[in-house]
Amino acid sequence: MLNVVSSNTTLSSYHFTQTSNEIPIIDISPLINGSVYHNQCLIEIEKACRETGFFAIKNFGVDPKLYQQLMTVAKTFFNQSEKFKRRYQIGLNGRHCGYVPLTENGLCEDEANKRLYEAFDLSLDLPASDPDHQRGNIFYGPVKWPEIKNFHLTVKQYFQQVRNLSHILTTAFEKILGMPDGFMLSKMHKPTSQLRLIHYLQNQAHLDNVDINMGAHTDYELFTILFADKTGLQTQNLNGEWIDVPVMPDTLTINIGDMLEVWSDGIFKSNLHRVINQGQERYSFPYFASLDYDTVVSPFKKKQTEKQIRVPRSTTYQPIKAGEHLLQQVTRDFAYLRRQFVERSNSFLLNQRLDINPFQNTVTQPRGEQ
Ligand SMILES: O=C(O)CCC(=O)C(=O)O
Ligand SMILES: [Fe+2]
Repeated sequence: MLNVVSSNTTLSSYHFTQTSNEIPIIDISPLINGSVYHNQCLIEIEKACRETGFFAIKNFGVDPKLYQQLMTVAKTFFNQSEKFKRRYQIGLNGRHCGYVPLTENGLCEDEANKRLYEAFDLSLDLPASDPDHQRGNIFYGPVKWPEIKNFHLTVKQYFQQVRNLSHILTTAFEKILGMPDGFMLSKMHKPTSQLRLIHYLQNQAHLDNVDINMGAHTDYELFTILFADKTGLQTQNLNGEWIDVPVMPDTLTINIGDMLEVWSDGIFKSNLHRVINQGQERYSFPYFASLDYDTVVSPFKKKQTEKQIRVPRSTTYQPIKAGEHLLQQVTRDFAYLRRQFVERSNSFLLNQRLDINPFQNTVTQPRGEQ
């Protein structure tokens, strides 16, 4: 169990969690400035990870101006013609990066024929000589940046800052799980982390509509750092009921992904979430903090000294390669990747194990195109 802040420490200036519909708002400045409230902050994060797997953070150290700038370049890009956007279509040049068109409708039950979003997906921008790119690994290689003023500069800056933030959170998760310092960070040198710029289109649906726009799914990586400009995202509470994830000024949403659920042996919850269609135009920018492709993830056993709040959904997690799990999930989500498998056009893809899914007992649904 974590050490609690010693009794002679005053907590009067620490901003304790506010509860908002079971998703706490946690001031993480103690993690950034190393203050005496550090342990209290870890306790709050641990509780949220064991319950819904979702929490909001404030005072997280990313330049607030960047969100406005990101919004401006994203809007400018999505306002371009379909012809322009398709010049950057995902899958070109052997990279899982680029424009995900609106017309790629989902097949899954709760999303089929209802999907009203387009996206621009990107990950680490590496030279064409990168050996993993040369081998055909779609998560590595050059990004084809849209010719939109300030797009490259702004997105690159945000990617860097949100990546730094992901390292701070990773260190916190290591401490909570009793791992040696740097245990997970040392497996994040060349991560398959992705940033998505998602644009949900304005449409006729009403604000009280409960139709699904993005189908229910878990995230496939370690954890996700999400900025959204409007509500619409929902997750499940401890009773399995859908609850709204609030959008509040100057906060970001964090949710646990599949790899952190495995590493924590099911103590942390990679929870289902979905986006409902409320008719409003909406932008969201999730950053999926991930690991190096070949990282093998298996439960890190820490002596449990307290009763678990939530019963893990599976008591045995088989070791899983982080990159293969991600590849398996995005292959289910993206039609162009499934076509590549059928056409056998990429030998790298053919050599990956795509048959094992420790999450088969969950209702994971595609989050991309179909
Ligand atoms: O748009 C959102 O709020 C969430 C998006 C999401 O869950 C995802 O892309 O995995
Ligand atoms: Fe998600």
